[in-house]
Amino acid sequence: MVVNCKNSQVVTIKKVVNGGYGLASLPDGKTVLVQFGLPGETATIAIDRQHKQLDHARATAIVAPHRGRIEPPCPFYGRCGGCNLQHANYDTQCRLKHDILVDLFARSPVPAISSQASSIAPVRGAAQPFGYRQRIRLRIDDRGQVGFHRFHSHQVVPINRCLLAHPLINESLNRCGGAKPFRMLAGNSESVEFLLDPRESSLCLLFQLRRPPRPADRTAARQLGEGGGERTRILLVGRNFAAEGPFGTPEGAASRLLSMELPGTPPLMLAWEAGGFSQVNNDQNRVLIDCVTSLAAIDETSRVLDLFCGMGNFSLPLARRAAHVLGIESQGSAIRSARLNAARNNLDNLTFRQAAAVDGCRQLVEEAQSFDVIVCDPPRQGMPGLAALLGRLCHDRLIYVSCDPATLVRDCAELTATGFRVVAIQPIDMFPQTHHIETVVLLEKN
Ligand SMILES: C[S@@+](CC[C@H](N)C(=O)[O-])C[C@H]1O[C@@H](n2cnc3c(N)ncnc32)[C@H](O)[C@@H]1O
Repeated sequence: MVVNCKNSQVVTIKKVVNGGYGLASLPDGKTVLVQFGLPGETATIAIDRQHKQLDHARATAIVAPHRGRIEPPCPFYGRCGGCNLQHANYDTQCRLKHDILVDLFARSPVPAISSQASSIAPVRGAAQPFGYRQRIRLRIDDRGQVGFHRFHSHQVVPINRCLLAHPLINESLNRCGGAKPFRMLAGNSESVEFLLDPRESSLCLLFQLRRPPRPADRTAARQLGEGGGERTRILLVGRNFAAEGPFGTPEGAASRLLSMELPGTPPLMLAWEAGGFSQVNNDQNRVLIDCVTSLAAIDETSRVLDLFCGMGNFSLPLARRAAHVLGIESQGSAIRSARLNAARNNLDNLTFRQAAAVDGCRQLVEEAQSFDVIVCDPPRQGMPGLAALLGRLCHDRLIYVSCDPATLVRDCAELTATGFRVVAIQPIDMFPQTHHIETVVLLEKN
């Protein structure tokens, strides 16, 4: 249904699609993606951007609300582009993510994929839908204002706390944010990342400077670190100079490493370099690791390949049960951390190679290597062009960990064309209050 008023239109939201938008039709049949719309709602919308194929709009008033609609708890919600599902209660968010995934699989033109839509497991929700992020990256504008970008814009919406961030990050933002040395560094920076060290409960502030640091920057960094409480480290990084710091660190914390502990006997200690990749949600990361290790179903004879392995988040827990794990990763700092983690945890059945995934897999094919289990955890772009190589390298199970359902569906279709079949699909909510969907898919060789 669509009602045209003078400057606004009333539409009915058919469903929520990837990206968290409500999908509706305008009177001329054109599709409109409505921010903050929920399925079945009748909403007044304001069109923000018009394109050839579809328009983007905001819901400005809800005539008939969805029963899962709530008042968003964050005072910045709607202006700040940090999250986009706070207008739905958490149960509804998990259902929406499940429905989006089902819809994407069902619309695949490949029958082996579309037929799996009905078997997608319910989303494993988070016990803590707020306060879960162990790192946040805040943008800084020319006026030194610190916050997140507005949706589809580079305009900074200043914030003084983020409900998604761990309480220790908000405490630090509160304590340091107004301080003179922070404002001085912010004035020369594009962004500042607040990184929680989960094991030490300490904070690392990583300023991305616009130009190489000057003596005054170093002084400010030192003052900020020393004034930020006993456990605050400051790092200065940028495109055309070597990283400097940590500044202001107390004895014993003068390292660029952050670390976490994973359950086990004895527990695993995993470290990574500030600025390198780490999962943002520490609690749900444990759920993710459990899911991957149980789907891998490995034993002491298994040979495992962990592609896009980062600092060994999956490689080490898998190595505890396998004969051997090979990790491949393109980032040098992650490979350094992965090797350090293997050594610190006394695991000698792990090796790591620094390579782009395609090059690394080509080399393994040339070496005539094969693996019982392959775990792939690529970035959002997925892994186009890898399926044929994986088909040659894997002779039993492949576990695909995806943070983008659209590229996941595309890649699963490629994998089914090279001899795999989809066996299980398990979404895990790593990013409550946002549209992001993490999914673990088990594929087996035919
Ligand atoms: C989503 S992260 C996963 C990391 C790790 N599995 C974890 O759970 O912490 C993706 C990783 O892939 C790496 N990466 C990105 N592009 C790559 C490529 N073309 N080849 C190999 N690794 C790549 C990134 O550096 C990053 O560490």
